[in-house]
Amino acid sequence: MSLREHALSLFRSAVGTVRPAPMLKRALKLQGEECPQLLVNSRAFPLKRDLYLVGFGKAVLGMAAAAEEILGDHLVRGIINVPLGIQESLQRAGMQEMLLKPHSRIQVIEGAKNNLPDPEALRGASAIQELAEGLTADDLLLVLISGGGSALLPAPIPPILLEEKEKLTKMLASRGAAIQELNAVRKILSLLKGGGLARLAYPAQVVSLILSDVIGDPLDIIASGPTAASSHSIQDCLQILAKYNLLHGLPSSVEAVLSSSPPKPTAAEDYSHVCNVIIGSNTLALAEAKRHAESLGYATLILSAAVCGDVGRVAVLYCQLICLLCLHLASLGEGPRGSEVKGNLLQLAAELDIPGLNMAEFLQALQGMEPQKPVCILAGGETTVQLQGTGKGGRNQELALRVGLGLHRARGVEASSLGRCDVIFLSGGTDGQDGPTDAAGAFCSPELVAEALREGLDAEIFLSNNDSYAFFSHFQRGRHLLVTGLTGTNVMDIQVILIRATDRS
Ligand SMILES: Nc1ncnc2c1ncn2[C@@H]1O[C@H](COP(=O)(O)OP(=O)(O)OP(=O)(O)O)[C@@H](O)[C@H]1O
Ligand SMILES: O=C(O)[C@H](O)CO
Repeated sequence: MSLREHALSLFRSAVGTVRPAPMLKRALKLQGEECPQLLVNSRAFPLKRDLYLVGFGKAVLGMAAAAEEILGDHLVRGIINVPLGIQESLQRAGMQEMLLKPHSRIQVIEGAKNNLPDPEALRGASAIQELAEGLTADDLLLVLISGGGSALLPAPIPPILLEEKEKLTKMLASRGAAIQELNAVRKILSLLKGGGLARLAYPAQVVSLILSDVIGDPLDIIASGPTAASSHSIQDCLQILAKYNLLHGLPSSVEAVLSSSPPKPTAAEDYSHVCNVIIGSNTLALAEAKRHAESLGYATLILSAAVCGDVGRVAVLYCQLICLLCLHLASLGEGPRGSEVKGNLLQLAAELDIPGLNMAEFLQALQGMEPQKPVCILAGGETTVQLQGTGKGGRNQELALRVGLGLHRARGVEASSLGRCDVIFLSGGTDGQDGPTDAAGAFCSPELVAEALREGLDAEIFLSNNDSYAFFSHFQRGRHLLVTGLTGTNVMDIQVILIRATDRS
């Protein structure tokens, strides 16, 4: 198998492990006939009670189908809110296993066109609210949550209107608010977000199974934490609105809610009837890819599952890392050039401030790797692209092209090391869709940009117009695009770097 085939296989194994069916089967089990119990990550919940299910998010249809299969007749009733058109898309893609069976006890409501709350999503949220409010101490509510859940569970606190809340969220997003900031505001203005759903379901036992699409897997931010204690106060919300210059000119309904909200969020003790479990995440996906890479014979390290920041700076980080790995394989890592590159990496890591990444420790681990083995570095997260052009692309294709360009430029300086290695870099969105394109991401190598130039394609020109998809589609007829189709899951993006020494020395 070529490096490229290996990279593709690693990406597929990472995504495969966080697909709804395997994920649910790992997390949720039924045990016992006489006194049945629901086992959630080994915690037991007796099923003397009636079992209900609600869910909201882009991956929830497949999660619900898998859950219903496990729960069988124990499930009394369910309601899920999923993106508009998802049933038809999955049907067309031949992904029957992600659809509910014809006589399912789970009602499906589709809404939130273009990932924005709309009257359909509001209708679904009201149905979920009604179900939760009607539960008793004898009931158990299973909640399925995935990314996109915020738009699919809109329940503005009266007198705020849906349009008013949508406009505010849109303005925050267009002014560059991060998902943590956006959802901190959403929580304060919503009945169901920020733990609201769990509070309404009390005294029923609530068990939430969560697929994380946020860096660091924060329970109270993913889908705006409808079953988690919120760590945000009204003061945080006001500060965020002030930061984005939105404090003045708020609709009077929003002002009314802000001024009547309790200053502090509900205390964590009030969620003792809730069990929140992350069942899928970028970290889990990377761990599976690592196992697979090791079985293929690679010395493997995970850089981080929280790589974030400007796509251009992240590309520089990956280029420097690849250069260092090539120096290592050429036994030049401890020389003056190696020290220089390590210094650059430490500086870049400090600048990007990637949560939880200790670059010094990572470099130490890298130094300890056997130089005879091919190397695999895995990473994940979500970069930011500041759109400047009018082209078509996505974060992953832009990142791959930028890494390709960086390696092309480095080839002159690093000929003695880069020239002696085969290198492949892959970046892909785990949902199978990178931006508004039909690709999940792209591959690149140090040779890519020079080869494209020979075909008359200048990567720099495409990048200046954020046109990475056009570049990859034209170059060698799309050979370097990563095309997987919709995967039915989403744990952000994944990067794979594979390097092995060649015999060209
Ligand atoms: N032409 C482009 N070039 C590069 N990136 C782009 C381009 N157009 C859109 N994007 C990026 O694509 C992202 C939106 O695409 P996408 O729907 O894959 O991500 P998302 O909104 O984070 O959803 P999800 O989390 O489900 O993947 C935005 O981050 C945006 O900056
Ligand atoms: O729904 C949301 O809020 C985002 O996808 C983050 O989870």
